[in-house]
Amino acid sequence: MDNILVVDDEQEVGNFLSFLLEEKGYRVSVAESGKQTLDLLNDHKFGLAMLDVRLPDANGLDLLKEIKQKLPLCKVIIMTGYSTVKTAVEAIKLGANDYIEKPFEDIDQLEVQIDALFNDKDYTENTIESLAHGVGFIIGQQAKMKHLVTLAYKIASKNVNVLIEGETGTGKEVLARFIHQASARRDQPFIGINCGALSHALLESELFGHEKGAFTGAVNQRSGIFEIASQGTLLLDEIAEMTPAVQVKLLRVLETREFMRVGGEKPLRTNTRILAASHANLGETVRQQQFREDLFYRLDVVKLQIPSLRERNKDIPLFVSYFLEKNSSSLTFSDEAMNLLKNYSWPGNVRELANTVTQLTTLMDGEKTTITPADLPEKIILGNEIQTREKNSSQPVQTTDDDTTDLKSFLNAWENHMIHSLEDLRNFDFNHIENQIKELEHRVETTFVKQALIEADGNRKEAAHLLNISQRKFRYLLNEKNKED
Ligand SMILES: Nc1ncnc2c1ncn2[C@@H]1O[C@H](COP(=O)(O)OP(=O)(O)OP(=O)(O)O)[C@@H](O)[C@H]1O
Repeated sequence: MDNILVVDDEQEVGNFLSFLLEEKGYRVSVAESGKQTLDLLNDHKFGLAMLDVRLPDANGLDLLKEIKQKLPLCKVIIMTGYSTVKTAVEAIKLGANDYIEKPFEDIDQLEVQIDALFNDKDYTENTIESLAHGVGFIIGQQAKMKHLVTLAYKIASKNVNVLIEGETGTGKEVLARFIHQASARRDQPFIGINCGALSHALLESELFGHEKGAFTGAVNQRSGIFEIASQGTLLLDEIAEMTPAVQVKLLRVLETREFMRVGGEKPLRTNTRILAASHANLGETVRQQQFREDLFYRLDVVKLQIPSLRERNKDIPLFVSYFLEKNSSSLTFSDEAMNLLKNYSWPGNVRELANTVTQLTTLMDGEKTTITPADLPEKIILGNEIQTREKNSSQPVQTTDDDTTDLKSFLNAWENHMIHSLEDLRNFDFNHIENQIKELEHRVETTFVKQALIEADGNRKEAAHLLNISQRKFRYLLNEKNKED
């Protein structure tokens, strides 16, 4: 169906698109308000709707939902100004196929976009899969990850900044490579830089370059990444670690596309696309006044939050096969061993899993073909023990027998787990450790509260007295923290 609906309250936009698209043989209807849109949707069918997100009488996102509900097959392109790009990204999450920025700068590109949508060439799972495969990025089967990658694919070709958040080892850098590969910049350099790993002076010089003699040791002039990758993509990893002075300079680049080499006086222009990554919640860092708010809003145009491996543990077998293949190994995992992998919390996420598989393939003796629980690292067995205990402790407690023994073995497993974490710091992030500490607190409190109740024959006042805490606090521990038996 070659009917197109254009929704825009600016008459010139409607006129321009009608002229452009009718010349190409499409039939165009124009609505200038939400009401007119709904009227047209009642009487006509459309193959494509081009929708402005700001209308005097309607919210573009509500109209999008209306269109998708009435005409599920109708493709939707959101039309947006720079200030509403975030809304356009929301619209894509809600099912819009693409967005374009107004004023239209590249009419040819606009025509290509429209034709592609009509011919169903916009994007397919296959394209995404093969691009991901090309950069060694396993998407997995979980809907959350599929949506995230589809969004990443759709915004890859736009010049918007992207903020990628996720725990350590979740694949922020691989996702950034995927975005670069899916963009028109794919033949230009992709450069990743870890803002936490370099001193202030070195980071500044890496990004902006320096003039000869700018500082001791600057014997030659040197170009920075903003020059070298002016047409490429820059991943600023661990952006929360960037010093305030470099943050100011970066903000200037984002606002004006201009920068100066260290020690230089001539402004240079750059077109580098910036992707930022952080394992910390950058918004939280802003609230704690450790990161500039204005820079945060510039970077956070599109946020891609990668889930932890725990949240996608169903994909663990897929990851394992991938890493086995990467190591050219023909080993397999027994069902029991695979279940242990699935139930482990993977604080170091995919990186930790990849390292574990590599270690197993190098350590296994040549005779063995199947990995069993006995071959797995101790941390995985201990981690599973803790998980099981966590699960049991969240169920209503029926008996109080053996509580002390239970606490003892929990403390043993907990202590071992902590020691392992400390010895394997690269694979741990502190959020996980903090959760484990909370769990410890919870377990210890539970045991004390239960024991006090037993000794006080169920009398809460007496039990509170035994623990030397107020009745109020005892009630809180019992009720609020779900410790009632
Ligand atoms: N989806 C994935 N598919 C394949 N490999 C992955 C995936 N996610 C992560 N990895 C692998 O895990 C390791 C860590 O990935 P990456 O460096 O992208 O994580 P990160 O989130 O950027 O980590 P950090 O926060 O420590 O910088 C790499 O070896 C990468 O290849």
